[in-house]
Amino acid sequence: MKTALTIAGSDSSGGAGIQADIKTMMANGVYAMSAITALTAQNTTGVTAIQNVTAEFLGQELDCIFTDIFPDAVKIGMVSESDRIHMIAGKLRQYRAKNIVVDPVMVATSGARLISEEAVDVLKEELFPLADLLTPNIPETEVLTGRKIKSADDMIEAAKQISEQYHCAVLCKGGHKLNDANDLLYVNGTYQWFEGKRIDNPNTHGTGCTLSSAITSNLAKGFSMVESVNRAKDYISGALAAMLDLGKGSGPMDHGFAIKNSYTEEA
Ligand SMILES: Nc1ncnc2c1ncn2[C@@H]1O[C@H](COP(=O)(O)OP(=O)(O)OP(=O)(O)O)[C@@H](O)[C@H]1O
Ligand SMILES: Cc1ncc(COP(=O)(O)O)c(N)n1
Repeated sequence: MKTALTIAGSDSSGGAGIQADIKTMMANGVYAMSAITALTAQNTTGVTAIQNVTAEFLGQELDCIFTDIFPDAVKIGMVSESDRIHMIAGKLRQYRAKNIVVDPVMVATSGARLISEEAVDVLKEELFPLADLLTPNIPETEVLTGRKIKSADDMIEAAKQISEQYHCAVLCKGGHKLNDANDLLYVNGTYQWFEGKRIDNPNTHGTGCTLSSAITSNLAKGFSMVESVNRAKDYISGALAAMLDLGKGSGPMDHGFAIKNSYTEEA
């Protein structure tokens, strides 16, 4: 069985972060492991508290994982503070981790800031150069390039700029703002659109985490970057279209929509 690691924050409500990542990886057929960067007290209406693990402890989690079950692909999500980012980058280099997907999580759908301002610079300097793929949404793309994104052409230009700067593929996600749910992949000097019909579902908590974990799972299984994004887009569209409706705010998706068997039957 292929294996994948998520390095991210825990979401107590189970819709985003580590919990979304593990559900997605399992649903996409890989063995999931986790190195938790922080605990968040969070639900569908917002984040009330964040408790970071120490950089030292995060390092110990990563040592345990890499010296035993080596991951075929790694996804990095929420990391709030600079010293934890240094630790992750050092371990990824030390163990020569492969198939690295970085989701530059900055602000939750609910509006809570999930990274300190100075840590954004460390993310750019330390983690981005190790990434095979970066998956910013539109507001994150604006922060990373210093450009306003108002059109599809702006997305192409911005993704190209980020890709050339960090020598990696870039998936600029249009889900939140522009047009339909069309995402742009810039890879090896060319771009490709992944078109998705906007699904009329207000429950989008954890969409970014889920998409990046699905891509990571597909990379672990040996699919190309383009095919990995294609399959992940299909998966997230299915998870949104399942129209799960839980919680008082922007609720989670049904990560298990494709898994139906005797164990999933209700009484
Ligand atoms: N209403 C929707 N219908 C269909 N696809 C959507 C919808 N909303 C988001 N998506 C898709 O979900 C994926 C994640 O995109 P999104 O822009 O929501 O990421 P994000 O902002 O990082 O997510 P998060 O909410 O976790 O911060 C993309 O493929 C996007 O196109
Ligand atoms: C621990 C954690 N990581 C990431 C997100 C972003 O996901 P979203 O923007 O969908 O809330 C989150 N809310 N919580």
